[in-house]
Amino acid sequence: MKKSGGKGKFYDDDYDDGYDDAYADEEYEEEDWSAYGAPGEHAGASSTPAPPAGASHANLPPPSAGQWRCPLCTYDNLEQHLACDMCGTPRPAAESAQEGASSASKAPPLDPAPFAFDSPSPDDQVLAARRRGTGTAKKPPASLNGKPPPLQAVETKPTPKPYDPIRNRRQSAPAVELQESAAEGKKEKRGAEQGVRRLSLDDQVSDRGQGEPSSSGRGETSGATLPPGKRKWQSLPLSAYRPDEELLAEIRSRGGEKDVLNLIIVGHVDAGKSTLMGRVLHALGQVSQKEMHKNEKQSKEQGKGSFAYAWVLDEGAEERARGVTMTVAVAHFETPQKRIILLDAPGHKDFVPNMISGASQADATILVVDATPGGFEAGMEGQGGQGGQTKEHAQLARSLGVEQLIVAVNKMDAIEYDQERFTEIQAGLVPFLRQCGFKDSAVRWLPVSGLAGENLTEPPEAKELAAWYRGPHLLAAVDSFQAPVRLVAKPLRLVVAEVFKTRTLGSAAIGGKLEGGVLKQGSKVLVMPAGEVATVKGVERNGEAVTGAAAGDSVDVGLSGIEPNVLFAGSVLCHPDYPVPTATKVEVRLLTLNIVMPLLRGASLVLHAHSAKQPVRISELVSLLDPKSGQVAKAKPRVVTKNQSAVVELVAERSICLEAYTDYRALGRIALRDSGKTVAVGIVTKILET
Ligand SMILES: Nc1nc2c(ncn2[C@@H]2O[C@H](COP(=O)(O)OP(=O)(O)OP(=O)(O)O)[C@@H](O)[C@H]2O)c(=O)[nH]1
Repeated sequence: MKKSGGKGKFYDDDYDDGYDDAYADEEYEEEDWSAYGAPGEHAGASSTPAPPAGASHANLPPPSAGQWRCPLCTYDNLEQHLACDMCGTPRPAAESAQEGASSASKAPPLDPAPFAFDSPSPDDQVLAARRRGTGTAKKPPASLNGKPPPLQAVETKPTPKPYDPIRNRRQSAPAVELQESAAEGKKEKRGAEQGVRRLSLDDQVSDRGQGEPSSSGRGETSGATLPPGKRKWQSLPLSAYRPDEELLAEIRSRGGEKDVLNLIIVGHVDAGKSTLMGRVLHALGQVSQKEMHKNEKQSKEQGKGSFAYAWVLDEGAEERARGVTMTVAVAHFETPQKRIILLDAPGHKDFVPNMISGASQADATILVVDATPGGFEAGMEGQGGQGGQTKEHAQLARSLGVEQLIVAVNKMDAIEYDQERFTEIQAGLVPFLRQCGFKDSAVRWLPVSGLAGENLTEPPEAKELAAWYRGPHLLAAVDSFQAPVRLVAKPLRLVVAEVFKTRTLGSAAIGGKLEGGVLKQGSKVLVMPAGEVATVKGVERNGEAVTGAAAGDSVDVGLSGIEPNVLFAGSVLCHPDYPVPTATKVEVRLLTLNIVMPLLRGASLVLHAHSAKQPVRISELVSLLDPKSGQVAKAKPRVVTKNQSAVVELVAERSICLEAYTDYRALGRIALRDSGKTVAVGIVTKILET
């Protein structure tokens, strides 16, 4: 059966298909968590200027104790060092162990002294040093001709029939910022509290509908460029697009079919997300008794009996051993009026990039908060007051386009369904959700217990809860979510979330969500940024073959006429006459979060957009905006500090599939991260270079 697997593992242990399940690609190689040591293990390095050409962590000598400057990236700041493109990449366990010798205790304090910005800042100096050392920057393998690194197709086993909806697919986000945990202890000292004013960018863009003529720079004939030597794809004006009426009619004739809703479960680590949804799936009959017994037995054997329901979704061996969700699990269930595609996101801060990839596909969110004493507070404040993932996830979900929210106040059984605590949590979170841009009317509050199965698919049975709660149960609340308007009449955009092979779909199969247009068997599609045309060999929805799919659908697609190694998470399948821009330079409108270090021109960040992730540099600070009016408050600012609205230009190391927000919202929303923290969220206003 098709099954999620954590690290490079897609199927159940007891199903031997004989396939090799390892990723082969270096950049996207699945990581071994155990290879990363305790906080501070990266600390220490020799004072080295620019690193030698071809240097990498693999061939550098271990840093000597007591000194502090990475010889590879030249950062003297542990967080930046850990998060940079070169050093932030996974390293072999042996190397990590070697460096472990210079322990956290030897690292200098990370608290930066206040900086007056009257001379080149430490960031400026480091960036300048970095620029001098560009010869060592991580490059794509030579064999790729400068193309983005592909995700090697993963051997998988044939899709089972009939499809078991709970045989979830694990979405394989490109990389996980595991190194963040190593810096955790130090970050706490900064005392940086996550928080923003108002994160809704919708208010600041024009009221123009998506796809209406825009000054986005996507332009009437802007087209999309490809790596050197490749054909340049020109786009016809989006307004000229006429959908395939026959296919549209067929899709509309699905008639009685339920609306599809992509639903992501987010929240702070251990809030009980997997348990909650495992319990819902079990109650809906999506998990067999046999499997539940197996989970109960095995979780008890491992001393983790309380995780039996969570194991319905947390199927990877490492996830189970650690009791932590690491990747996004996908499951399906139905409510009376909806077909739900459930995305269970990891809560641990190390896996926020995976959460972003899932949230970018979501139409609605369940934010799970832990009602127990200290549990809710941890999700709000995080360790050392840096801000927990309750806040970060809510911010990200909203900034990635999610408008409808259920706040599931979980573990109510542990506090005897105390209404006062429920109200206290509500009062604590409402102001923040408003700041994020959630409208009160779009937020529902439910007291639940995943473990006890209270208020999930039936009205509460617990007397203490039934005594005061009058609202809907979780399933009814999910059923009442509005299905968003789908861009079926626009050119195709299918964002690739994962690449695999199956017997039915062949060796170049992808899973992803249609953000625009329609797709059918036999369609020619352009795969970007590879710039190669392929033919749709087959389409499967929920594991069943279908003739076509439309915007909003999450599907698996088999492609012919293309090598699987040009496909990767973040690729986009599009209409050959209307290619998605493959941008190398964009203008974005940002809202910074409660950052400690201001954003400077030249700063290196990691851009997340849909399922893509790409190192970028701020090439220009264009203007600061008045947060209320959106008008320019200051042109060419020197810095952008916390909680500011700004227009900046970003240059990407490699081309990335992006759209102006006004054209395709799902491809025009971004998050910027640095040192393992989200520093800004924003929208693409112009594609400047392709
Ligand atoms: N008392 C009580 N404990 C719960 C409840 N839900 C979950 N737990 C416990 O909380 C712990 C974490 O549960 P998970 O479901 O793995 O939490 P999670 O949010 O999915 O964790 P990550 O995905 O790793 O962030 C487990 O020990 C669960 O048994 C609940 O409703 N009541």
